[in-house]
Amino acid sequence: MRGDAARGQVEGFGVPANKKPIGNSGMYIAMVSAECAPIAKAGGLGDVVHGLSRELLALGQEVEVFLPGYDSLRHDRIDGRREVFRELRVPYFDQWIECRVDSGEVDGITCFFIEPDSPHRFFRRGRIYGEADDADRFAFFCRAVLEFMLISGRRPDVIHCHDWQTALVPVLLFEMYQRLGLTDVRVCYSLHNLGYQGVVGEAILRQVGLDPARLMTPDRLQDPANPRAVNLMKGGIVFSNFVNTVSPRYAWEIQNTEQGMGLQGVLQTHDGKFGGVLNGIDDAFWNPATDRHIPEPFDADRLDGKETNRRALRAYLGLVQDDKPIVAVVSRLDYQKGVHLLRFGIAHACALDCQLALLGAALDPVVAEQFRRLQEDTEGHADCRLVLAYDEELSHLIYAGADMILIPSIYEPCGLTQMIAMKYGVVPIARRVGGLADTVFDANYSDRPFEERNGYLFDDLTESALAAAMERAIDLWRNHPEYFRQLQINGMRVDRSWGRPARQYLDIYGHIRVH
Ligand SMILES: Nc1ncnc2c1ncn2[C@@H]1O[C@H](COP(=O)(O)OP(=O)(O)O[C@H]2O[C@H](CO)[C@@H](O)[C@H](O)[C@H]2O)[C@@H](O)[C@H]1O
Repeated sequence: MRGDAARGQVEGFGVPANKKPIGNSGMYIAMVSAECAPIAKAGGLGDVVHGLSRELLALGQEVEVFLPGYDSLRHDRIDGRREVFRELRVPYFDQWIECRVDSGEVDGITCFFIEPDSPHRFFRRGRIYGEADDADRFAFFCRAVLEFMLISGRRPDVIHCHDWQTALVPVLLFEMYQRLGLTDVRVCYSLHNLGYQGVVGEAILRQVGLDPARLMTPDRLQDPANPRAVNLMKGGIVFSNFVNTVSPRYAWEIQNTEQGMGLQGVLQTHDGKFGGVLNGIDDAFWNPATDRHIPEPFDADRLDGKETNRRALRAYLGLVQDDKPIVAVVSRLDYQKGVHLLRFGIAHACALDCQLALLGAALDPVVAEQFRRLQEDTEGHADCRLVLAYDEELSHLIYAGADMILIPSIYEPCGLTQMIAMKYGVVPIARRVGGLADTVFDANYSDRPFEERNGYLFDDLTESALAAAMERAIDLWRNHPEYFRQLQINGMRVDRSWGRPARQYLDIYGHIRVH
């Protein structure tokens, strides 16, 4: 059965030519991910897969993105979707599940959508995450992607996997699929969030056809805290050819502090193949000079254009038109983001006579309830509005209209919010952790030259530390508007595009590929 490509292949569906290498040019990269913006996005991971893929394409690489065929995909953003493969038989315990594979273009990127046809309805849940069987769903996806590559003749130079959901790809590749034919394929594995490692029972290994007796050892997939559990992210780290996280500072933190959440030792063992690559943002989508979601374009030389957007934001949210600083929050409402400090920051901004605009969505029911109550309490308030939803379009208007943004994260691998905000002339008030520490430089206390200072930082996870940083920012806005404006311009002028990070990834791919 295996290798019988003709069985399921739909006519006219080909394999990309593996262009021959000149230096690092002309590689074939397969991105395997649970998210890709804008069609399947729950947070920053989706942005990274989309932005990096587009930049790699622009640099002349062959890129294909492999995703689960969720029923919640934004179908309106996929061009030319069509079935390319049917009856892909993917082993599942001692049976198999038949999948269909569709392809389509998303902003010029070729994507493949794997759709299992089984009573489990793995990807027909109306959302990406938050299901009791998430580990089972994504483990199946990992095996299905490799099976599809094998049978459809795809031989990427590098598979680039992301986070715990796709961590079994390198394990399956090196334990099984290299011998079956994916011989020269290498893996780069990116860690976007150590708060979710995929710690589950060992049945997950049997599900995908791996042998627990062989893999449940301290140097392989055994969880460092619970010897009876599998740690999928650890498996991804151990089995990949290169591992990176999404900022240099977070790379240091997870090897050397509690931020490693139990994986410090594994990351130290694999130090020789580990590094940090700071994310970029896609400046075709996050650019105030060309953004079609905002009423008035602006840039660092035309900052006055922000005023129209401030007015539009107030009007949209029903805030009173009053010349007060607008403090924003755009965030997943998750423990990681410092939800207790966010709640304090909302109250404190109002107490300091600012306006407050929050856009946030919570998966956790307890956190969702806390914010729903806060929303109720602030209903009808002239200066405060909480929108508890995921709303991409509104996020653009908030970035365009706000003056400051609160980011009191407990940990932050990179953080795109502060980078997008700064592009739109919003001054971040952020905790000095992870990628926030790599990108935000304090107006008063940084050792950087003034032209590089762009925000406010605090260290302690306390209300008083956040309050002090907010008060410094608001004081500057009120009493020294010309300096505040300079901070905004400093943040806007930095090149945060994917050009540099994409070249760093190309170096990594070039380093690990088989020459
Ligand atoms: N309610 C809402 N409505 C609309 N848009 C919303 C929204 N809530 C959040 N967003 C958007 O989602 C993205 C959030 O990106 P972040 O990088 O800040 O966080 P996230 O924790 O999801 O990502 C993880 O992965 C990324 C990528 O590596 C790391 O930068 C980060 O540190 C890590 O935690 C931004 O584009 C933001 O505008």
